[in-house]
Amino acid sequence: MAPQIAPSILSADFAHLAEDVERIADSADWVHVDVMDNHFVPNLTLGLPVVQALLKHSPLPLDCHLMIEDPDRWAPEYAEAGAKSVTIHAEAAKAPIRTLRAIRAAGARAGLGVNPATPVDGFADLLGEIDMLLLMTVEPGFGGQKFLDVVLPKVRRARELIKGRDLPVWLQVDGGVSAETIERCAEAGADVFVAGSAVYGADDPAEAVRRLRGQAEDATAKAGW
Ligand SMILES: O=C(CO)[C@@H](O)[C@H](O)COP(=O)(O)O
Repeated sequence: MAPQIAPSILSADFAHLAEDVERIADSADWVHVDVMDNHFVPNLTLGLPVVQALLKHSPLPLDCHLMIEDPDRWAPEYAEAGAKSVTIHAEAAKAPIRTLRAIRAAGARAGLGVNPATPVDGFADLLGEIDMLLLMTVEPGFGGQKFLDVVLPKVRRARELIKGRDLPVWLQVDGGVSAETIERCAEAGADVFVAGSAVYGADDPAEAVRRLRGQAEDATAKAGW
């Protein structure tokens, strides 16, 4: 799949979310929405009411990343509200298969997220249940952190697992993705790139997205995935 860019609105202006989404509407593929509950991660951001409000204004589909303690309870509601992709964390879900199926049944793509220290091999049997695997490349909770190179072998391993089973599962990297790191992620096999500070910290967010996409395309072509 051609690389896709999903700017994270965690680095946008929360008082002007609709305008900040509009700024990347012509260059990005998704709007990545970080839902944090101050339990699964030590930060509190936004929830379903804000997502419902944003859905009315966003020209791009919403990619909701639930960093919450009880995704089984909430994930289907995000899908039913109209989010086109909903990711739950493997470390938090108590009934991941039921929840992933409920997300799909509500018409959204189902994502499974894993933290930097969580191995992916244990989830190989779940690949048929998901549309996207999200690999955190920082410890979840905050934007603007330094990319963890230590996760790159896992990105490659995940791509090999997906390729080996010939499944149409997207591989998303999230955290510290920037002009300095995106090529390494693409070379390792990632094809969906979340970038917060690298997009919204730039003077021209749309141009930042275009540059990231160009870098990812070149690196993907070189790697031959
Ligand atoms: O989920 C998270 C953080 O937990 C990410 O989506 C960050 O919001 C990405 O921000 P940058 O690392 O790109 O600044």
